[in-house]
Amino acid sequence: MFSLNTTTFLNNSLSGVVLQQQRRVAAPPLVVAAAAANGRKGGDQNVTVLVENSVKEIRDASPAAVTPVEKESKLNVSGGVGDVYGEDTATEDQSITPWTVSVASGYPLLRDPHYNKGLAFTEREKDTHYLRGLLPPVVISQELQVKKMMANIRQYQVPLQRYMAMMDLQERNERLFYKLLIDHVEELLPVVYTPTVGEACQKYGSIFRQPQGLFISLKEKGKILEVLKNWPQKKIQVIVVTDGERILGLGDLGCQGMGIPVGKLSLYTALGGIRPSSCLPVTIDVGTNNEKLLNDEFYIGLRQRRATGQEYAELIDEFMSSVKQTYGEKVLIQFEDFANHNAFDLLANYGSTHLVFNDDIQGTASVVLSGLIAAQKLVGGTLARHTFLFLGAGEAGTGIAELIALEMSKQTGAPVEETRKKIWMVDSKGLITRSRMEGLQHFKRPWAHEHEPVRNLVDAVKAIKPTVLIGSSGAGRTFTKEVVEAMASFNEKPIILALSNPTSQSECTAEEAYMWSEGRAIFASGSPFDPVEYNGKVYASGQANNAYIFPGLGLGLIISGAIRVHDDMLLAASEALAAQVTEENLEKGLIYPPFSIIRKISAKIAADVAAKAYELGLATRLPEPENLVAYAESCMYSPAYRSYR
Ligand SMILES: NC(=O)C1=CN([C@@H]2O[C@H](COP(=O)(O)OP(=O)(O)OC[C@H]3O[C@@H](n4cnc5c(N)ncnc54)[C@H](OP(=O)(O)O)[C@@H]3O)[C@@H](O)[C@H]2O)C=CC1
Ligand SMILES: CC(=O)C(=O)O
Ligand SMILES: [Mg+2]
Repeated sequence: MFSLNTTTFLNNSLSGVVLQQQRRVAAPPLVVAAAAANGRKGGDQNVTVLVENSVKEIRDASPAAVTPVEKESKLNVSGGVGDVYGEDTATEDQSITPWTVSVASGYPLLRDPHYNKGLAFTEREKDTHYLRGLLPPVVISQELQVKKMMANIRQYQVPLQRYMAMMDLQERNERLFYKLLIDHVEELLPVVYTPTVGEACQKYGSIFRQPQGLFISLKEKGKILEVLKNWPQKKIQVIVVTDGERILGLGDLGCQGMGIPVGKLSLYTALGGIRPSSCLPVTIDVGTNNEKLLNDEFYIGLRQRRATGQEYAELIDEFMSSVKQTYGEKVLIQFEDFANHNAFDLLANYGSTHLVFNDDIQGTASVVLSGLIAAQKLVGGTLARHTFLFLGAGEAGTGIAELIALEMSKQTGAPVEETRKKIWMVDSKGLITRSRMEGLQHFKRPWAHEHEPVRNLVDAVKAIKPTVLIGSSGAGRTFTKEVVEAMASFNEKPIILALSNPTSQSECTAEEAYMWSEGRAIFASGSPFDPVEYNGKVYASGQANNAYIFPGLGLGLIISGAIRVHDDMLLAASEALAAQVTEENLEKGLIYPPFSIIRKISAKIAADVAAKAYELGLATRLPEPENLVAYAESCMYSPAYRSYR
């Protein structure tokens, strides 16, 4: 289903390199700034400063503010790392150029989230950057700032208050925000991501303070190129875009879906090490069919019903071509939380012309396959011995099903048409069978097998007797006691995945899964659940969420200069993630590794995805680095403060 033609990729790949090189040659040379511009003027003047850090870090600054200095400068670091973020990786690799960075000084510096360090400015920096008197006398470390912020955040009992505190921090001191998120990822992921981001989107209009991404509405039709130019950062490598029509399992939230691209991109940085300034959150606003929002005085989007058909397609098409024109063909565009009547078409329409990836279809598939691969160590045997039943036959469900079928086909040598027969689906009308074929959406058709009609899930479970039950319906509490008990009646260790987000939409809770299966279920969920105690034993459960995959996948695409996403990369990502599950994890019943080591995991995923890109001839960054894991790690953004001198 996701497969694309490799020859086309290769041709595109080659022409991509040529185009990049031509553009580079034609580009005007950058102005060389004097490194010794320190102390030039005071007040709110810009001051050119040398920043002690690696080249890739320094390029974190907006390119407009970055100017090269002589090669022998102290800033010259060895190793082919900075080129990852360079415009033309192939040519810059040989001689990495050091840079100076022009940042504001004085009061504007304290108001610039990219450079602000709050109370961590040193005495020297206070002098050189005209900060004396603007800050209290104390100088504290970033570690102490983290400690203080965590203590503050923990005081909030309401999750949305924690979310807002984190967003405020991101807008005030970006590096501290990422330091917090990276150092306390397991605690803060539920704050900036699911489940809390769901509530944040529902109330986005009321809590809106600052724009955190680009809003492209029907009003911008014909002007999207100019709109992209308004975004302050120019070197974008990853865009997450939504039209807000299927936000988590919460439905159409229109323009307020912006919380999702913002959240996903903060994970790209925190979990995958993509620098923040390379990330662009976008919401395409074509209206909303959500009456509640249309009548909400605080709603921030277009107050009209959704545009569809040609009007919708034209806006998307203008966006896609403007993005390519502005950022080149290697910018990764992640489609997120589109409704399925658009999502599959967007992937099909742009999959062969742009570097696109649908997280809900492909990222979810990859993370679930990974969990199933790991689960084999607990249940024994191979994937092919299983029978799968899904509740929900949309993007997530059919995307996962297709990747499982592909993997089973690879493992057994059987054609994918055969392996699909082991996978069954229930949608809102019941079991998908051949007798329903006529009215079925195209993405459900491969799953219509011969069977008498079955109206509901519990009857389907009893009839099909699956070994794996996957919830991808967006409908909360649909794995009832009867359903889980039925699974446990014919499986020693039933595999039950309740993928729907946020927590309110989860098909069952961890407690229900363990209690109703008498502690025998292998359970994971899309949103996190606390460990559960049952019969004197504590059961932890994993988080089957695409957040394990997309940050590493994106990093792998970027470091290899990939120009297309291929199914084999998703399979490689699944294997890489599954390989990180330890015996210790498995003993606790966990089929995913902890998020606390996510950066290490992302580096491994990135390396394997990049290796696959090279193998498939889809990589444009040449030569291929010898040690891809080390290379991926070296490219990751660090939130540590840089020293301005
Ligand atoms: N954990 C993770 O990483 C991810 C989780 N998800 C979650 O998965 C859920 C679904 O997302 P997605 O696949 O994109 O959504 P879609 O809208 O594409 O699909 C939803 C499917 O569920 C079916 N459905 C809805 N309600 C019921 C019900 N009561 N009984 C049976 N079937 C039902 C729909 O049936 P019909 O077709 O008949 O309308 C449809 O087939 C969301 O909650 C989302 O948050 C998504 C991506 C990643
Ligand atoms: C996790 C995710 O992408 C979703 O629930 O839509
Ligand atoms: Mg999603």
